Amino acid sequence: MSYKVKEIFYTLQGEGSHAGRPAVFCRFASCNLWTGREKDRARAICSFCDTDFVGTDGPGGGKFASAEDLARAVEDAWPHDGHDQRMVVCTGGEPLLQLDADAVSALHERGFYVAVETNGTQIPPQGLDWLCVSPKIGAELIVTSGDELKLVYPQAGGDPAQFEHLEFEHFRLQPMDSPDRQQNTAAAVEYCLKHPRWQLSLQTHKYLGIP
Ligand SMILES: C[S@@+](CC[C@H](N)C(=O)[O-])C[C@H]1O[C@@H](n2cnc3c(N)ncnc32)[C@H](O)[C@@H]1O
Ligand SMILES: Nc1nc2[nH]cc(C(=O)O)c2c(=O)[nH]1
Ligand code: SF4
Ligand SMILES: [Mg+2]
Repeated sequence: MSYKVKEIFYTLQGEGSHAGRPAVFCRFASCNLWTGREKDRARAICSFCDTDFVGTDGPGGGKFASAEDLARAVEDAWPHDGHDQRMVVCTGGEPLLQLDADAVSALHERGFYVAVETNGTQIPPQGLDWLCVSPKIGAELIVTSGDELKLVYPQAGGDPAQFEHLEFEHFRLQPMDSPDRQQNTAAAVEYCLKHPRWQLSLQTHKYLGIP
């Protein structure tokens, strides 16, 4: 298996339960819910995406011919000696179009805790340490269990209650970033206060001005 990766970079996990934890981000190219081209955004299944995942031209990006090569590139982005606290967040684009058990094993061999951010439409490989599923209204959700369900809020037709029966440890609402971010954040805060099963996930990296 070869892998197409937009970018690989080291920063703090900005979102969800691991917010604040240093991690290498491996952003896989391509998504099944949007081409990534602005001209297609309005008719995409997922039309609010905040990410450029097209191509392999970002910092540390490229085409990796094997799981070993990919894991080596991730390791090169971890700026410390030793295996302590190593974490990689596999995201995209949709990482589960490409991330397979070989890649997870190769990352484990280098001491990484392997987290994934997925839209929940693809079967995850074995062996993941952390699975964060972010459902998209209009796309079939086939991943119905995991560590964290992180719903971008609000989404038309996306009542959080419809996800509460699923098998996740953590349920989080993440305000949709858009020109309405402030109102969306206020609405998410209000929802969490009324429904304490749900906790707020802020995109803290955007407030901090880091990648
Ligand atoms: C860019 S996506 C990549 C991973 C995967 N395709 C997914 O959708 O989960 C990473 C995270 O950003 C969230 N996200 C994307 N656009 C957003 C926006 N405009 N506001 C808030 N969160 C957003 C996604 O829901 C997901 O949790
Ligand atoms: N700092 C930081 N944290 C993140 N958590 C999830 C991200 C993503 O794009 O998947 C992301 C991201 O792009 N940057
Ligand atoms: S599913 Fe994820 S990567 Fe794909 S368009 Fe939506 S937010 Fe972006
Ligand atoms: Mg992001």
